[in-house]
Amino acid sequence: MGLSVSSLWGSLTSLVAWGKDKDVRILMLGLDSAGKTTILYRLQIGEVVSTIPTIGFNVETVQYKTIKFQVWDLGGQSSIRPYWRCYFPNTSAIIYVIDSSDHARMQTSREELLTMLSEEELTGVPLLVFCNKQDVVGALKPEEISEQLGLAGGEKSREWSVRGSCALKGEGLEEGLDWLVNAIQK
Ligand SMILES: Nc1nc2c(ncn2[C@@H]2O[C@H](COP(=O)(O)OP(=O)(O)OP(=O)(O)O)[C@@H](O)[C@H]2O)c(=O)[nH]1
Ligand SMILES: [Mg+2]
Repeated sequence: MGLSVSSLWGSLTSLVAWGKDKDVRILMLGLDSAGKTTILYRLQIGEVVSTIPTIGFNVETVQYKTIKFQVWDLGGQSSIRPYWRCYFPNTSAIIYVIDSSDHARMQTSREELLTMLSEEELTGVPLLVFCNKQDVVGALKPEEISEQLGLAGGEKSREWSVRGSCALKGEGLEEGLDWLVNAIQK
């Protein structure tokens, strides 16, 4: 009896330890050229890297405060978007990146976002929208983009937040991650 209790205790403690070490899997999606890869490396190494369009994906471990994120940055070109769904299982949170200066493709970006959110595998998964490139003259403000996305009307089944960012200067990224950590822990 003593032995089985101690082995049970052993399994329980290793299970808890596993939970602590487990990476939090985050998907970063958005149209091509929105700034996803720039954000990924800004978060990981704190620098702006020179990027080329992502064909496929980049995946990196990002240590943020006490949490280790495994961030999957998927290419956003239209030919690659159908493959996003292959990465949906076991997602803890979604970061959706929008180029706030790309007025012409705002509706396309909205449609891709809503299509993604309707996927069953992502039900209830918290969503952080980065309205990136806030430094560009004429960029839409996060409040304007939020209104265009229309999440306030329909998204009741998940935590979501629409925020401004500038990956080049690193602005807004930490605040966004703070929000995301809270949302994941809820
Ligand atoms: N002005 C400005 N440019 C940015 C910002 N973030 C990224 N960029 C630029 O936007 C371009 C595209 O950035 P990427 O990070 O490669 O875009 P992506 O979303 O990964 O694109 P795909 O891999 O094709 O899906 C690059 O020239 C970046 O330097 C920003 O906040 N402001
Ligand atoms: Mg990229």
